[in-house]
Amino acid sequence: MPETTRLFRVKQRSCGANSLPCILRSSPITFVFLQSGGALTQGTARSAGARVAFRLRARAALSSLAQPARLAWTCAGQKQVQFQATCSRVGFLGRFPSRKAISQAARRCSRLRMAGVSADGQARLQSRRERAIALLKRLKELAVPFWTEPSSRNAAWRWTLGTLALAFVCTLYAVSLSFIQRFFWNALNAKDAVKYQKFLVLYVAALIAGPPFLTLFEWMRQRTALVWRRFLTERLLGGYFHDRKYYTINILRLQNNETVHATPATSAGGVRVVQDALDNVDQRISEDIRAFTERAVGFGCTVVIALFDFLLFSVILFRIRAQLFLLLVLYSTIGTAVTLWLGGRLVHLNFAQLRREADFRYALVRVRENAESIAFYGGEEQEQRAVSRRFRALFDNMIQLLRWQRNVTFATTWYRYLIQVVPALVVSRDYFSGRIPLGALSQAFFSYNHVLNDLSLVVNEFVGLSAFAAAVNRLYELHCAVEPRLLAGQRHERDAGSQADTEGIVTLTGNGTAAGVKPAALRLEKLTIYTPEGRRRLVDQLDLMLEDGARILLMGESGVGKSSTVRAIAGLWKRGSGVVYRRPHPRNTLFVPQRPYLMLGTLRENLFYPLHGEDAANVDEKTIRNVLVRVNLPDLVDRLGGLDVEADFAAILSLGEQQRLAFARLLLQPEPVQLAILDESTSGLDVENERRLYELLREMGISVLSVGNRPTLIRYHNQVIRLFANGSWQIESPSEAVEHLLGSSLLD
Ligand SMILES: Nc1ncnc2c1ncn2[C@@H]1O[C@H](COP(=O)(O)OP(=O)(O)OP(=O)(O)O)[C@@H](O)[C@H]1O
Repeated sequence: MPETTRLFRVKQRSCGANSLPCILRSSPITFVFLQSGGALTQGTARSAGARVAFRLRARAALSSLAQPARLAWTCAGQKQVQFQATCSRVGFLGRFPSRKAISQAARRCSRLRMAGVSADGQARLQSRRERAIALLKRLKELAVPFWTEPSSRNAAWRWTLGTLALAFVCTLYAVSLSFIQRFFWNALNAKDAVKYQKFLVLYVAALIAGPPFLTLFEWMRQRTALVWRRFLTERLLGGYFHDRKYYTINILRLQNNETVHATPATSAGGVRVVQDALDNVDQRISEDIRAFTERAVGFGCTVVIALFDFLLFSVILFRIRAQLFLLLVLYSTIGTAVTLWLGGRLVHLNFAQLRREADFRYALVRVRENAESIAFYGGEEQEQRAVSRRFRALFDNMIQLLRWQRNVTFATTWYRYLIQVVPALVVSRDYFSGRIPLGALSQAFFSYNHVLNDLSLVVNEFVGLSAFAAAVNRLYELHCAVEPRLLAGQRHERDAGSQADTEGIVTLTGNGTAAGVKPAALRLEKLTIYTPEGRRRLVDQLDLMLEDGARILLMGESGVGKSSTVRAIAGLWKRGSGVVYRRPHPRNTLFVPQRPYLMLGTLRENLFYPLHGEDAANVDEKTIRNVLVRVNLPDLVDRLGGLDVEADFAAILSLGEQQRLAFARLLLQPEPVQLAILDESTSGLDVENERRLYELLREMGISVLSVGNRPTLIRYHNQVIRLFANGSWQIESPSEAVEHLLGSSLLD
């Protein structure tokens, strides 16, 4: 059953057999009754015969229930989420859905299907009102901090008030123009040449004086959006890199602060697998924030101007012809309601479009990043198919989007055009009867159009507003994933020296942790590790003590959990229990993965990574060259054209060279490394280079925990811990580990 399936608690008494027929009537649905994490019974009701058979089975299963069961049901394929979402709303009532609720759910499901709404996470079936309220709440949560947080408050108010002041000036300018035009036309009508000249000069002066304000306003609007974008980007980036959220989101696909559905394994860490994992964070940070801030400022200004404009011009229009004003209010209310009704789908479609565009781009980025592997495999056809598939998804959604935009535009264009004849019909009569002069007629037209535009804000901007709403939803998801506890003054484990996690595996680091604990570089106490989603227990109650200067090797079959143990020691994986004591301060501990990370930058920056560029710049070249000689990369600097030349080193260095470079990092850290945790860090090296590097570690007295299965590694370690597939483990001496290897190869 898919992770995303929504589950509902069903009490035996409330799940009467008479509920079943109506579920079964509502088109093919797969539904599952679950108890204690296992499927009790399940079936797909397609044909009438199947429905009857399932009904009987389900009835029998339900009648034997002693405890509450959970019921999940889904429509086939991509319609799944939509229907579940419907169900979740029903489930929210906290009881088994009624006959009416289920048939409503089925109807909504098929309506959505017809509208082409896909399974993208947004397809939550709420009422329009609920959706609108939720959207406003999200908008508020995203927007308000810009004006309230001390770091941005001053700049935010300065730019906002400046923009508003200019918006006001621009509106006043439009009003003045309308009066100048009015007097100008009146003079023309009265054939008063002197007055005409006077107003012509005034008109030209106004036309010269106005545009700089309009330009300044436009500039200020964009500057405000940019300042806001910087604030939001820094804030979300801060959250993204805080507490390794980037890892949690991208690798573990977990979201903190949410609770697990209670299966025995998953309850350990108090976190839940994200139902619809956060996609394309990069796009949300780079693109969605830009779109959000620009549109928000744009709409904000439009609303404020419309408000000023409306106040000023409605007075003018009301004075010329009150009925015209009232007619406009009525017309625009109806127009807005129709547009909202017609355009409801656009928000979902825009949301899906953003996601699919990002998916498509990501597929292309992956091809770029893995060009060599793909070329070796000759996987072009497969890759092209995969990329094209994503493009097709984007294309299909875009077709739906364009279709709905077209429908909305039909309505909005008619709306704008049809109403234009009204002032001609109403006010021209006054003009012909001599009740108003020509200037007043012209001003009535002018004011009429202004008021019409102000009242038609939603109609005119609807297509853009729906895209804006999609950006708000996407950003809000990111905000929720990275923001919790961000500003609570928590410090990163690296800085803290010592920190205990309240849930799952506890990691204690630094000297502060030595109290009451026998001194050792690394100590694991009853460490039990689960995979992130909590389904598999990889390691059970592992005890390990790595004395200062000692070296331990972690061995075991592929997939038993060796790297996962390293992840738990590093504090990346928390699910499970037990304690990890790492005595050296995080600054004196280095983790070296199998494929070292090489940043886009200079060789110097890469050699000192993760140290800051300026600190690295102070180390003289001779020292660096000496270190490179020690790790057997004597000619690297010359070969790459110098220490300060930028390159994509991950693409141009062999795996073995990258691994030696990682060891050079170990020697170049400003704080001496006391504990090195090496995850197959010499797998790309020949035996001689491997020996050389391990000798270096021994000479420097660094405590080492290595992960690897290469027999050559055993001799560099004092002890071997062997992990087994069932989570158990055993300690072996190096000679026992060799015997173990010999034994298994003899058996082969
Ligand atoms: N992010 C993840 N989410 C879920 N399961 C994972 C994740 N990462 C690893 N696993 C699973 O955890 C198990 C242990 O993985 P691990 O990388 O620790 O194995 P290993 O012993 O280091 O294997 P190898 O020697 O092949 O590198 C594997 O079955 C793997 O599929």
